Amino acid sequence: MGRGKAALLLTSWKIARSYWFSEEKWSAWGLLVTVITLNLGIVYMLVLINTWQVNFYEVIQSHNYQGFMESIGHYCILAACLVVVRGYQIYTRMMLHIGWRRWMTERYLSDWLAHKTYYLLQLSQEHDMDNPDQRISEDIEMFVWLTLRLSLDLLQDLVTILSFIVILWNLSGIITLSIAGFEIPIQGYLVWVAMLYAMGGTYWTVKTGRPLVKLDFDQQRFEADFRFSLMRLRENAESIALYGGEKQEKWSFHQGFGKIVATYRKIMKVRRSLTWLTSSYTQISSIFASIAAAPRYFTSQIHLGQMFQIVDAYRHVQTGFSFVVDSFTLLAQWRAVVNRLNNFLVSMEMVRGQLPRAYKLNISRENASVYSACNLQIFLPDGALLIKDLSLMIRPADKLLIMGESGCGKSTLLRTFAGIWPYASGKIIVPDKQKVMFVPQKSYLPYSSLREMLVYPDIIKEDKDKVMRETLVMCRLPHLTDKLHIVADWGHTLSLGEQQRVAFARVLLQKPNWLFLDEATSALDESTEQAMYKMIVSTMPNAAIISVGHRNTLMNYHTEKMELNRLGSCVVTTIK
Ligand SMILES: Nc1ncnc2c1ncn2[C@@H]1O[C@H](COP(=O)(O)OP(=O)(O)OP(=O)(O)O)[C@@H](O)[C@H]1O
Repeated sequence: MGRGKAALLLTSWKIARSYWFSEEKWSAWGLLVTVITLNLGIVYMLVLINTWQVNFYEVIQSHNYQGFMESIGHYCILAACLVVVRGYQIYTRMMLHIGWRRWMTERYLSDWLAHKTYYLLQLSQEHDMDNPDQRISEDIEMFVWLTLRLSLDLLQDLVTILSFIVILWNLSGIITLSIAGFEIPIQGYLVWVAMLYAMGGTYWTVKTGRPLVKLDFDQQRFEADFRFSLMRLRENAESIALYGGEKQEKWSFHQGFGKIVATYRKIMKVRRSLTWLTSSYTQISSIFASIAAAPRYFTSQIHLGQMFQIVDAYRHVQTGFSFVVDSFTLLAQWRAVVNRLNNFLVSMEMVRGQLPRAYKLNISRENASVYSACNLQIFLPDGALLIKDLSLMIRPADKLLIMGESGCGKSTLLRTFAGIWPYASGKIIVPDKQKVMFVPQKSYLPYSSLREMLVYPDIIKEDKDKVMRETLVMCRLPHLTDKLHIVADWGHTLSLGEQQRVAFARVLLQKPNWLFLDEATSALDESTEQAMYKMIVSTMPNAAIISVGHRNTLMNYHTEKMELNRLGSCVVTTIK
């Protein structure tokens, strides 16, 4: 085995191993053994049916009505058993499939969400994954399906081929070939002929169908790109409509779909040749087996029943072979899926493990009364220094305004305070058991009911509708009070100013001790901005408020101002 193949097997084992040694290992192994047993049971039933044919044709040939009826009865029992076993086989196999997929999906999801990995992956250009969502929804499904297909089905096919080869060997006897006066005895000639025929067919099928591997792969990629471009139109519908970008969008859809059509045309041609080949092969095989068995039949060494037995055995050997051949094309897909999943796992491990360690930012929750930062150095992902040596102490009820020109790092400073910006070093102490809340310029509004959205990221545990209505009125959103139970895509329906007021309603409902606002009033008029600030100060007098913003009016609601500059340093002054 080449090093590449060994590495592939090792990687796939790395991906699969965790499930087979997980807390669900007993049910997983139990199901696996059941499926293998049922698979072997199916092969056994097929062999029994194959052997049954001998007697069946014999009784027909000898006009034995009684024997004929008994043989039919015998067949009914065998067929019924085969049907039942096949049903249970598919059922248990699907059970194994969904159990494995569920476990892997839950594991990948938790890994992706743990320690804000989803965010770190997006930040890190080096480890940016193209579509983590696709890894979790499609690749895991493909991995499980292909692994089962390439192990369980392959095992069944190989056992089938082997069993029918044994039958053919026993029916072959010894035939003698006369070549140039030499008599050459050949044992098991039916096996050799079947193998040659199956291998010849296989060779031509593989040769003809080989281009399909790359074409199918390309087609999947083009389909995904096309889907993605459609999704982007939906997500940016308003912007595109305002720019009137339909022509450009249509052109790019046309390009994307054009690739799908072109690849499909190539696939059509290969499929046509492949169908010509495989259907000729199938047609020939039904008489080929009879021709191969003819020398023994016409010399009366075997009778009619055995002749049919040989034809049936040939069919199984050929079908088995064609499945084995199919597996080679599936292997390419499997390799791609294994690599993508491994890449995802490795990227998650790298961004989680390496980045924070390299930058050594120490964030601790301590029994302290102040929120403080000590010797904070903040960098960009490329290593450039953004903010240098910042030390800051925020006391309860402080009102601090952070200002500075666009791009100087104000939002990044808040991200660092929140502990989500990994490119930083220094120490941040967060007072223990106190609620900290960060409100960005555009808050996340999940697709949910308004009441669920208002308590996000908490989950509604009690009926707070009355308080929620009052809060909405306080936040100048009276028109939403009767929509608490309506489920909608609020991020698309509410105006930016309304979304910012909803964020304030969240603040009032959740009452944090430390509130960080990043341009959270940028879309509000001055009077509404004033109302929002006054309201939070009056309802949460002990809360510290740290705001980032550009407007001078914000100075009215803060007592201290921190001015960041492009050189990465800052000055704190008192606002009079
Ligand atoms: N994920 C990122 N990858 C690379 N650079 C980034 C990333 N996020 C921010 N930056 C860069 O960091 C710098 C500071 O950005 P930041 O958003 O903190 O600025 P800001 O002061 O809040 O700006 P504004 O006032 O315009 O909101 C910018 O030059 C920005 O391009």
